[in-house]
Amino acid sequence: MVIGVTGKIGTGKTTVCEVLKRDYGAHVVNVDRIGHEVLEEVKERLVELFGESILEDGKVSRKKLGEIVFGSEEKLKKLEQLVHPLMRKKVEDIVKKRSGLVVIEAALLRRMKLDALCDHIITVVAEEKKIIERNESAKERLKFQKDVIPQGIVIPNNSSIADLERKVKEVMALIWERHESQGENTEEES
Ligand SMILES: CC(C)(COP(=O)(O)OP(=O)(O)OC[C@H]1O[C@@H](n2cnc3c(N)ncnc32)[C@H](O)[C@@H]1O)[C@@H](O)C(=O)NCCC(=O)NCCS
Ligand SMILES: Nc1ncnc2c1ncn2[C@@H]1O[C@H](COP(=O)(O)OP(=O)(O)OP(=O)(O)O)[C@@H](O)[C@H]1O
Repeated sequence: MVIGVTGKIGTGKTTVCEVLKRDYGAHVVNVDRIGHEVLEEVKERLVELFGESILEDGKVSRKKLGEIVFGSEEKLKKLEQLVHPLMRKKVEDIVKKRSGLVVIEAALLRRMKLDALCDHIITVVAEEKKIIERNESAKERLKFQKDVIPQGIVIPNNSSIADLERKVKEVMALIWERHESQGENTEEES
Protein backbone atom coordinates (compact mmCIF):
# COMPACT_ATOMS: atom_id res chain seq x y z
CA MET A 1 0.00 0.00 0.00
CA VAL A 2 1.27 3.47 -0.88
CA ILE A 3 0.30 6.48 1.23
CA GLY A 4 1.16 10.03 0.19
CA VAL A 5 1.80 12.52 2.99
CA THR A 6 1.54 16.08 1.77
CA GLY A 7 0.96 19.61 3.07
CA LYS A 8 2.61 23.01 3.03
CA ILE A 9 6.06 23.60 4.48
CA GLY A 10 6.33 23.13 8.23
CA THR A 11 2.87 21.66 8.76
CA GLY A 12 4.20 18.47 10.38
CA LYS A 13 4.68 15.99 7.51
CA THR A 14 8.01 14.65 8.80
CA THR A 15 6.57 14.23 12.29
CA VAL A 16 3.65 12.23 10.85
CA CYS A 17 6.03 10.12 8.76
CA GLU A 18 8.19 9.37 11.81
CA VAL A 19 5.09 7.92 13.52
CA LEU A 20 4.25 5.89 10.40
CA LYS A 21 7.79 4.51 10.38
CA ARG A 22 7.98 3.83 14.14
CA ASP A 23 4.49 2.41 14.72
CA TYR A 24 3.54 0.95 11.33
CA GLY A 25 6.93 -0.07 9.90
CA ALA A 26 6.52 2.21 6.89
CA HIS A 27 9.32 2.80 4.41
CA VAL A 28 9.34 6.57 4.00
CA VAL A 29 10.44 8.13 0.70
CA ASN A 30 11.50 11.68 1.46
CA VAL A 31 11.09 13.52 -1.84
CA ASP A 32 13.09 16.56 -0.66
CA ARG A 33 16.07 14.25 -0.13
CA ILE A 34 15.64 12.74 -3.60
CA GLY A 35 15.71 16.27 -4.96
CA HIS A 36 19.01 16.89 -3.20
CA GLU A 37 20.55 13.81 -4.90
CA VAL A 38 19.33 14.97 -8.31
CA LEU A 39 20.91 18.44 -7.95
CA GLU A 40 24.43 16.96 -8.10
CA GLU A 41 23.48 14.84 -11.11
CA VAL A 42 22.40 17.93 -13.11
CA LYS A 43 25.07 20.28 -11.76
CA GLU A 44 26.39 21.36 -15.19
CA ARG A 45 22.94 22.25 -16.49
CA LEU A 46 22.23 24.16 -13.26
CA VAL A 47 25.38 26.23 -13.76
CA GLU A 48 24.26 26.98 -17.35
CA LEU A 49 20.87 28.11 -16.07
CA PHE A 50 21.79 29.97 -12.88
CA GLY A 51 25.53 30.72 -13.10
CA GLU A 52 28.70 29.67 -11.24
CA SER A 53 27.55 31.51 -8.11
CA ILE A 54 25.41 28.50 -7.12
CA LEU A 55 28.58 26.48 -6.48
CA GLU A 56 30.45 26.22 -3.20
CA ASP A 57 33.61 24.09 -3.08
CA GLY A 58 32.56 22.64 -6.47
CA LYS A 59 29.21 21.44 -5.16
CA VAL A 60 25.72 22.85 -5.67
CA SER A 61 24.90 25.05 -2.68
CA ARG A 62 21.21 24.56 -1.90
CA LYS A 63 21.29 27.74 0.13
CA LYS A 64 22.52 29.82 -2.83
CA LEU A 65 20.24 28.12 -5.34
CA GLY A 66 17.31 28.59 -2.95
CA GLU A 67 18.03 32.31 -2.68
CA ILE A 68 17.85 32.58 -6.49
CA VAL A 69 14.76 30.45 -7.20
CA PHE A 70 12.65 31.55 -4.23
CA GLY A 71 13.07 35.10 -5.51
CA SER A 72 11.51 34.44 -8.91
CA GLU A 73 8.61 32.25 -9.97
CA GLU A 74 10.11 31.99 -13.46
CA LYS A 75 13.45 30.68 -12.16
CA LEU A 76 11.76 28.23 -9.82
CA LYS A 77 9.80 26.90 -12.80
CA LYS A 78 13.04 26.42 -14.75
CA LEU A 79 14.53 24.44 -11.87
CA GLU A 80 11.40 22.32 -11.53
CA GLN A 81 11.31 21.57 -15.28
CA LEU A 82 14.83 20.23 -14.97
CA VAL A 83 14.63 18.24 -11.74
CA HIS A 84 11.01 17.11 -11.30
CA PRO A 85 10.98 14.48 -14.10
CA LEU A 86 14.20 12.93 -12.74
CA MET A 87 12.89 13.03 -9.17
CA ARG A 88 9.59 11.48 -10.23
CA LYS A 89 11.42 8.60 -11.98
CA LYS A 90 13.44 7.85 -8.82
CA VAL A 91 10.32 7.80 -6.66
CA GLU A 92 8.51 5.54 -9.15
CA ASP A 93 11.45 3.10 -9.16
CA ILE A 94 11.48 2.89 -5.34
CA VAL A 95 7.71 2.38 -5.17
CA LYS A 96 7.88 -0.39 -7.81
CA LYS A 97 10.61 -2.25 -5.93
CA ARG A 98 9.13 -1.98 -2.42
CA SER A 99 6.38 -4.05 -0.87
CA GLY A 100 4.60 -3.43 2.45
CA LEU A 101 3.71 0.06 3.54
CA VAL A 102 5.43 2.77 1.50
CA VAL A 103 4.95 6.45 2.36
CA ILE A 104 5.77 9.23 -0.09
CA GLU A 105 6.45 12.46 1.83
CA ALA A 106 6.20 15.48 -0.46
CA ALA A 107 4.89 19.02 -0.14
CA LEU A 108 4.53 19.02 -3.93
CA LEU A 109 2.86 15.59 -4.21
CA ARG A 110 0.22 16.91 -6.62
CA ARG A 111 2.42 19.38 -8.57
CA MET A 112 4.86 16.53 -9.24
CA LYS A 113 2.00 14.15 -10.13
CA LEU A 114 3.15 11.75 -7.43
CA ASP A 115 -0.42 11.56 -6.15
CA ALA A 116 -1.09 9.17 -9.02
CA LEU A 117 1.18 6.60 -7.32
CA CYS A 118 -0.77 6.68 -4.03
CA ASP A 119 -3.60 4.46 -2.80
CA HIS A 120 -4.40 6.96 -0.02
CA ILE A 121 -3.38 10.55 0.66
CA ILE A 122 -3.00 12.36 3.98
CA THR A 123 -2.69 16.16 4.00
CA VAL A 124 -1.28 17.75 7.14
CA VAL A 125 -2.53 21.30 7.66
CA ALA A 126 -1.66 23.94 10.24
CA GLU A 127 -2.52 27.58 10.78
CA GLU A 128 -0.03 29.86 9.04
CA LYS A 129 0.87 31.54 12.34
CA LYS A 130 1.73 28.12 13.85
CA ILE A 131 3.89 27.23 10.85
CA ILE A 132 5.81 30.49 11.14
CA GLU A 133 6.06 30.17 14.92
CA ARG A 134 7.71 26.75 14.42
CA ASN A 135 9.96 27.93 11.58
CA GLU A 136 10.30 31.63 10.73
CA SER A 137 11.94 30.97 7.36
CA ALA A 138 8.88 29.04 6.11
CA LYS A 139 7.19 32.39 5.41
CA GLU A 140 8.97 32.99 2.11
CA ARG A 141 8.37 29.49 0.72
CA LEU A 142 4.67 29.52 1.58
CA LYS A 143 4.26 32.12 -1.19
CA PHE A 144 5.28 29.44 -3.70
CA GLN A 145 2.88 26.81 -2.35
CA LYS A 146 -0.52 28.30 -3.13
CA ASP A 147 -1.37 25.14 -5.08
CA VAL A 148 -0.68 22.92 -2.05
CA ILE A 149 -4.27 22.39 -0.98
CA PRO A 150 -5.85 19.51 0.98
CA GLN A 151 -6.19 16.18 -0.74
CA GLY A 152 -7.54 12.97 0.78
CA ILE A 153 -7.72 12.74 4.56
CA VAL A 154 -6.86 15.98 6.37
CA ILE A 155 -4.96 16.03 9.68
CA PRO A 156 -4.97 19.41 11.43
CA ASN A 157 -1.80 19.97 13.45
CA ASN A 158 -2.34 23.08 15.57
CA SER A 159 -2.08 21.47 18.96
CA SER A 160 0.49 19.20 20.68
CA ILE A 161 2.62 16.43 19.16
CA ALA A 162 0.75 13.93 21.37
CA ASP A 163 -2.50 15.10 19.79
CA LEU A 164 -0.96 14.73 16.32
CA GLU A 165 0.11 11.15 17.11
CA ARG A 166 -3.42 10.33 18.28
CA LYS A 167 -4.86 11.66 15.02
CA VAL A 168 -2.38 9.62 12.98
CA LYS A 169 -3.60 6.45 14.73
CA GLU A 170 -7.25 7.29 13.98
CA VAL A 171 -6.46 8.06 10.36
CA MET A 172 -4.50 4.82 9.94
CA ALA A 173 -7.44 2.83 11.32
CA LEU A 174 -9.66 4.53 8.73
CA ILE A 175 -7.18 3.89 5.93
CA TRP A 176 -6.89 0.16 6.80
CA GLU A 177 -10.67 -0.09 6.87
CA ARG A 178 -10.97 1.58 3.45
CA HIS A 179 -8.10 -0.45 2.06
CA GLU A 180 -9.61 -3.74 3.16
CA SER A 181 -13.03 -2.88 1.78
CA GLN A 182 -11.42 -1.77 -1.52
CA GLY A 183 -9.64 -5.15 -1.64
CA GLU A 184 -12.92 -6.96 -1.02
CA ASN A 185 -14.62 -4.96 -3.80
CA THR A 186 -11.82 -5.80 -6.23
CA GLU A 187 -12.11 -9.49 -5.38
CA GLU A 188 -15.87 -9.34 -5.92
CA GLU A 189 -15.39 -7.72 -9.31
CA SER A 190 -12.86 -10.24 -10.58
C1 LIG B 1 15.68 25.16 -4.08
C2 LIG B 1 16.37 24.08 -3.28
C3 LIG B 1 17.75 23.81 -3.84
C4 LIG B 1 16.49 24.56 -1.81
O1 LIG B 1 17.02 23.52 -1.01
P1 LIG B 1 16.75 23.46 0.58
O2 LIG B 1 17.68 22.45 1.16
O3 LIG B 1 16.79 24.85 1.11
O4 LIG B 1 15.24 22.97 0.73
P2 LIG B 1 14.62 21.49 0.62
O5 LIG B 1 14.92 20.92 -0.74
O6 LIG B 1 15.04 20.68 1.79
O7 LIG B 1 13.05 21.80 0.66
C5 LIG B 1 12.44 22.21 1.88
C6 LIG B 1 11.01 22.62 1.61
O8 LIG B 1 10.98 23.75 0.72
C7 LIG B 1 9.80 23.70 -0.05
N1 LIG B 1 10.13 23.63 -1.50
C8 LIG B 1 11.18 23.04 -2.10
N2 LIG B 1 11.09 23.15 -3.44
C9 LIG B 1 9.94 23.84 -3.68
C10 LIG B 1 9.30 24.27 -4.86
N3 LIG B 1 9.80 23.99 -6.08
N4 LIG B 1 8.13 24.95 -4.74
C11 LIG B 1 7.60 25.23 -3.53
N5 LIG B 1 8.17 24.85 -2.38
C12 LIG B 1 9.32 24.16 -2.45
C13 LIG B 1 9.08 22.39 0.36
O9 LIG B 1 8.15 22.67 1.36
C14 LIG B 1 10.19 21.56 0.92
O10 LIG B 1 9.74 20.58 1.83
C15 LIG B 1 15.53 22.76 -3.29
O11 LIG B 1 14.36 22.93 -2.54
C16 LIG B 1 15.12 22.30 -4.70
O12 LIG B 1 15.96 21.82 -5.44
N6 LIG B 1 13.81 22.43 -5.04
C17 LIG B 1 13.32 21.93 -6.32
C18 LIG B 1 12.92 20.49 -6.17
C19 LIG B 1 11.61 20.38 -5.44
O13 LIG B 1 10.57 20.78 -5.96
N7 LIG B 1 11.63 19.84 -4.22
C20 LIG B 1 10.48 19.71 -3.38
C21 LIG B 1 9.90 18.35 -3.49
S1 LIG B 1 8.51 18.12 -2.44
N1 LIG C 1 2.14 19.77 17.09
C1 LIG C 1 3.34 20.30 17.15
N2 LIG C 1 3.72 21.06 18.20
C2 LIG C 1 4.93 21.62 18.28
N3 LIG C 1 5.89 21.51 17.34
C3 LIG C 1 5.59 20.78 16.26
C4 LIG C 1 4.31 20.13 16.10
N4 LIG C 1 4.31 19.46 14.92
C5 LIG C 1 5.52 19.67 14.36
N5 LIG C 1 6.29 20.45 15.16
C6 LIG C 1 7.66 20.96 14.90
O1 LIG C 1 7.55 21.87 13.81
C7 LIG C 1 8.64 21.72 12.92
C8 LIG C 1 8.11 21.34 11.52
O2 LIG C 1 7.56 20.04 11.60
P1 LIG C 1 7.90 18.93 10.49
O3 LIG C 1 9.36 18.94 10.19
O4 LIG C 1 7.28 17.64 10.92
O5 LIG C 1 7.08 19.58 9.30
P2 LIG C 1 7.25 19.35 7.73
O6 LIG C 1 5.89 19.57 7.15
O7 LIG C 1 7.87 18.02 7.48
O8 LIG C 1 8.24 20.51 7.37
P3 LIG C 1 9.12 20.73 6.05
O9 LIG C 1 8.15 21.06 4.98
O10 LIG C 1 9.99 21.86 6.42
O11 LIG C 1 9.86 19.45 5.79
C9 LIG C 1 9.54 20.65 13.53
O12 LIG C 1 10.53 21.30 14.28
C10 LIG C 1 8.60 19.85 14.42
O13 LIG C 1 9.25 19.23 15.50
